[in-house]
Amino acid sequence: MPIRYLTADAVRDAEHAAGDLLANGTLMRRASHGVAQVVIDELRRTGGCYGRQVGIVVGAGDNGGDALYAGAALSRRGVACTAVLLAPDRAHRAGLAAFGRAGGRTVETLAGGLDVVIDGVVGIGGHGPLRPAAAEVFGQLTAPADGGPVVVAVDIPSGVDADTGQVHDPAVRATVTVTFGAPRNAHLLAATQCGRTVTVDIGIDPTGTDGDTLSSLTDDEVAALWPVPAPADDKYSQGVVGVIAGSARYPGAAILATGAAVSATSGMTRYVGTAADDVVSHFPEVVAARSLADAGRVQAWAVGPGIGTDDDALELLRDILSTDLPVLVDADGLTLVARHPELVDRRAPTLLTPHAGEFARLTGDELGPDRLAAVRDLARRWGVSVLLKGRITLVADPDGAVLGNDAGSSWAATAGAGDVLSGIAGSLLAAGLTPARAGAAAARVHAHAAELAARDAPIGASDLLAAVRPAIRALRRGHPTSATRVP
Ligand SMILES: NC(=O)C1=CN([C@@H]2O[C@H](COP(=O)(O)OP(=O)(O)OC[C@H]3O[C@@H](n4cnc5c(N)ncnc54)[C@H](OP(=O)(O)O)[C@@H]3O)[C@@H](O)[C@H]2O)[C@@H](O)CC1
Ligand SMILES: [K+]
Repeated sequence: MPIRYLTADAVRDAEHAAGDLLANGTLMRRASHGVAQVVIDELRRTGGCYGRQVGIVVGAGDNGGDALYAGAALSRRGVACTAVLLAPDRAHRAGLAAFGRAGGRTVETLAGGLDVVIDGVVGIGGHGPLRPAAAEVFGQLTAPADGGPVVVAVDIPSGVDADTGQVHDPAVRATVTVTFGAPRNAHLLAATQCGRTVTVDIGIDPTGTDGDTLSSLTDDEVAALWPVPAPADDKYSQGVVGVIAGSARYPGAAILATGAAVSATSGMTRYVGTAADDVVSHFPEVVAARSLADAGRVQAWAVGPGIGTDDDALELLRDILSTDLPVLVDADGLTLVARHPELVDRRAPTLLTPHAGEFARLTGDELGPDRLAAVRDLARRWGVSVLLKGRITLVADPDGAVLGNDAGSSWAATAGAGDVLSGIAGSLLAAGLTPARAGAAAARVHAHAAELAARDAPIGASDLLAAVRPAIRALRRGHPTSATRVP
């Protein structure tokens, strides 16, 4: 099953459904136990619990209650816990009493020398940035990388919007975020602000929620989706992709996109364009033609990188989009679509793959902080699938379903990386994957390839291209992380 991310409303619905069946406070007890366990694990990794120092920042709601009960559990393990109450009159009463009974102390401000700080300021009830009192407490902390305390956020790092992932300023930056039942949208959309996310089972059933979904594929799911030749397959039956990219003057995009298509799946890759000679000299297996009339049949097209935006490019794009084949449109192709949106008024699957700037060109508006709503809205209005590039890639279908992918690093932020993504996703479309799955699976392999190529040093798109096949291999063998990260 894909990992499903929930909005705050969906979380509350699931919590109410479970809460009706459970004794008062059961969910909070389970949640706080999960938080305490994560803190204990952090302390044990660095020498044990007894005598260690944990600071807790407590807001006015149940998020603070979770933190206080976690503090009580930690105090019983011999951890010295101090809590700053941001709103003393509104702090969770029973949680505060339990904290005090277990030996926890309330203080005006956090002392230095803490091992862990627990962020219990706000969770799914939060809105806007950290207010001044909380901002002051967190502003005084030394960053973990400089020897400061590990920051464990309860549910959501405070100051991060649970639904949109917008990181307000100021907001807590967590080392670990402990959430309950199912991850919230923010855990994907603001993954870097959340640090490692741990989801604790508290006995709620988040699968009953309906409406627009945000999900991500697991590595195992991407591996299982990846097209590989079956015993009866030949070079045609696996899906032939046609790449239209680059030019004789600028062959780079042609080589990168076509090379990525060759690496991503078996079967056949065709190329159409004036860079045909360059492409074939790099990849002799590509069947290249200079014009569409001379190209053979394909099952999907990937068109756009480096094709220019003149009338010839427009005519070519028009011809491609008037077919009934799946088409991926990228880069210059998107600039043309922005000028002529009617081109994508078609029945066959269409996948647009803009970065933020191209997205703004398509919509006429700058991309705001709510990337999820923006990509969903464009997909819905235009009736196409839209892959919005970035550290967190989002692929929206016209029905509102969105698949996301956290690249885990930003090594792929390099010129030409988008051309590689086009080639991979285009070949997956030709193999019969839906646009959303093709986009999300391509983004995952692209991200793993970037990490594999980089190994902590900068890379160019050629390095990324060379790592596509090893990344697919590692994914299919079930160890993408150990294969792609430096020990
Ligand atoms: N429901 C359940 O079954 C379970 C819930 N659980 C836990 O409860 C959490 C939700 O609790 P919640 O609903 O009490 O809201 P919560 O996030 O604590 O904060 C709301 C308060 O904060 C305030 N506030 C808002 N923005 C702010 C800001 N920027 N900076 C500062 N303050 C701000 C706002 O006050 P006001 O705006 O009125 O001043 C309001 O009073 C959830 O995330 C999970 O941790 C778990 O125990 C599992 C079971
Ligand atoms: K929090």
